[in-house]
Amino acid sequence: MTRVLVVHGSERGSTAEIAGWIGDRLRRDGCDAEVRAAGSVGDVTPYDAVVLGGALYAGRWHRDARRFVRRHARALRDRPVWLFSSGPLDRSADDADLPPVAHVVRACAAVDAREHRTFGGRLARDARGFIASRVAESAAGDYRDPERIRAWADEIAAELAAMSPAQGPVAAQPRCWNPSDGSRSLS
Ligand SMILES: Cc1cc2nc3c(=O)[nH]c(=O)nc-3n(C[C@H](O)[C@H](O)[C@H](O)COP(=O)(O)O)c2cc1C
Repeated sequence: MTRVLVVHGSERGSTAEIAGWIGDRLRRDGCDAEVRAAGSVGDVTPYDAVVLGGALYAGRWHRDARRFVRRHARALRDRPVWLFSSGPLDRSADDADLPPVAHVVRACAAVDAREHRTFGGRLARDARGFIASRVAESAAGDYRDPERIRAWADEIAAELAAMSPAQGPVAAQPRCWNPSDGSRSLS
């Protein structure tokens, strides 16, 4: 079964929850998905593919996501990688494909990412911290769209299934996809 690491840099938990939704959906789609905090991962080589997400703060990706890319860039280049950002505290991420911020563009290049998505964020009305509480006064809310996020996970699973017969480490374990009849394994 294709082993997928879903990893997140999250300050207040909402990006971690998005990673959990993606992991659940990938498992439903037949992958062996593991969800971890970026800072807790020492080695990505046991995984066939990686999905990495970071919360946006002041126009920057969460530091744990940035560090993860720096530490594992070489291994990440050797496997398919998808990146996401979560942040906008409005519906803008649902209305258009928001481009990655500048250093996420660099991260995309560093790991040769297959794709990047921006999803809406969440901020609690009672968010702690001087600046966060000020932001919350005008922008608190949950702007994540779970169905859009799960649909993206379906796309990732389909891409993994399609590449399984032919390429690299994923090719060695083409169990998301049954080459004889094209069906997807849900086990
Ligand atoms: C102080 C502060 C700064 C933020 N800056 C940005 C930003 O630059 N861009 C953005 O899209 N969202 C920004 N956000 C929204 C967060 O990215 C959003 O709340 C996100 O869901 C937080 O993820 P987390 O719960 O995983 O930490 C900011 C939020 C706070 C509190």
